[in-house]
Amino acid sequence: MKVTVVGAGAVGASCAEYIAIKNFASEVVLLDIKEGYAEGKAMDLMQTASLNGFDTKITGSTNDYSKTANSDICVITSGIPRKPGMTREELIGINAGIVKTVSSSLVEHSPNTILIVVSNPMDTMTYLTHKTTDLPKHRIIGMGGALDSARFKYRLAEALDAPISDVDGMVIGGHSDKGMVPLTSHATRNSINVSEFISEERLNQVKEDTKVGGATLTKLLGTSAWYAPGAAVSGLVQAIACDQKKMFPCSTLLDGEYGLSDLCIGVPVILGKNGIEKIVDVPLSDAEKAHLAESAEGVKKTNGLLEL
Ligand SMILES: NC(=O)C1=CN([C@@H]2O[C@H](COP(=O)(O)OP(=O)(O)OC[C@H]3O[C@@H](n4cnc5c(N)ncnc54)[C@H](O)[C@@H]3O)[C@@H](O)[C@H]2O)C=CC1
Ligand SMILES: O=C([O-])CC(=O)C(=O)O
Repeated sequence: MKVTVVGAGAVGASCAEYIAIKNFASEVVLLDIKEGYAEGKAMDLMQTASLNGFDTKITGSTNDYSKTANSDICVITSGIPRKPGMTREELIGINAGIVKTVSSSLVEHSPNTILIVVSNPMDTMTYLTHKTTDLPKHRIIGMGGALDSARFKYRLAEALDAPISDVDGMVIGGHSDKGMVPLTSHATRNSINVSEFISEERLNQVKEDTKVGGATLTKLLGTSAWYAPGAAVSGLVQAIACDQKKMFPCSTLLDGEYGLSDLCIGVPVILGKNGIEKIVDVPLSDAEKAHLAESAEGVKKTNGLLEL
């Protein structure tokens, strides 16, 4: 199993580290445009192998895509992150050009690959990847919902004063400050709906804190987060590499599902060796349906800024 991660910055390196530590891939190639950067990160990570007990071989490359040839899975994290006060959508001007070049170079060298798009604004970059490459829709996956759901669970556990392993929940919709739709109607503690344990007001606070999860960290860190994003990507990569048939909310091209078409947005999917093997239709409350429709409007507006 060969995995390429483009962008050896904060998210790319974290993602490579988690993939290696989980020890299911034979090879991870890190590629970056900055001279020597990916090679340096790869060497540093390889020097953790004996300490962390993994055998995955990590190599680095400065923009040489021949090193990525025949990758089973490629992850795109290249691009600029936001600074405090910015929205993800403001990154489109620079990141669209980067994602376009990177996705075509990857597919040129790995025509059978599955692409995971991380660069922001992620839903629009996932849509752009469809427009740029000829890959079938089950082989292009946007990562956002897996991270947003992890943050939702963190906030739920905090509000319930419960261990995180007791709670479950999922966030669908656009990966943006306003577009995320935390599915409170389905959130549980040990199979009991969380509304049995906390007030509607507290649950609304959880929802709002989840939606601005990325912005909150960006304000604290001065740049956006990387540990949870890297871990979330590694979860998707593992589900595909190990054919786990796990369910994650991922950004995928919709064609009528959830009443939406011609956009990529987060919905629950089953991930296995073929990439997105199924889009799962879950019942939503009226408020969640309305929120998802509004979120889709926002994503389409951002897609409209693309020069296609
Ligand atoms: N979808 C999600 O849930 C998340 C998305 N992100 C996004 O991921 C992206 C990366 O974030 P960070 O790693 O924090 O940024 P970073 O600045 O630490 O790393 C980005 C790397 O991309 C490289 N790069 C730029 N252009 C390139 C090109 N044409 N080819 C190869 N490499 C290139 C840079 O040299 C840099 O090393 C940002 O757009 C950020 O908004 C970050 C966290 C979560
Ligand atoms: O907040 C950002 O800009 C990066 C990101 O997508 C996240 O951490 O959710």
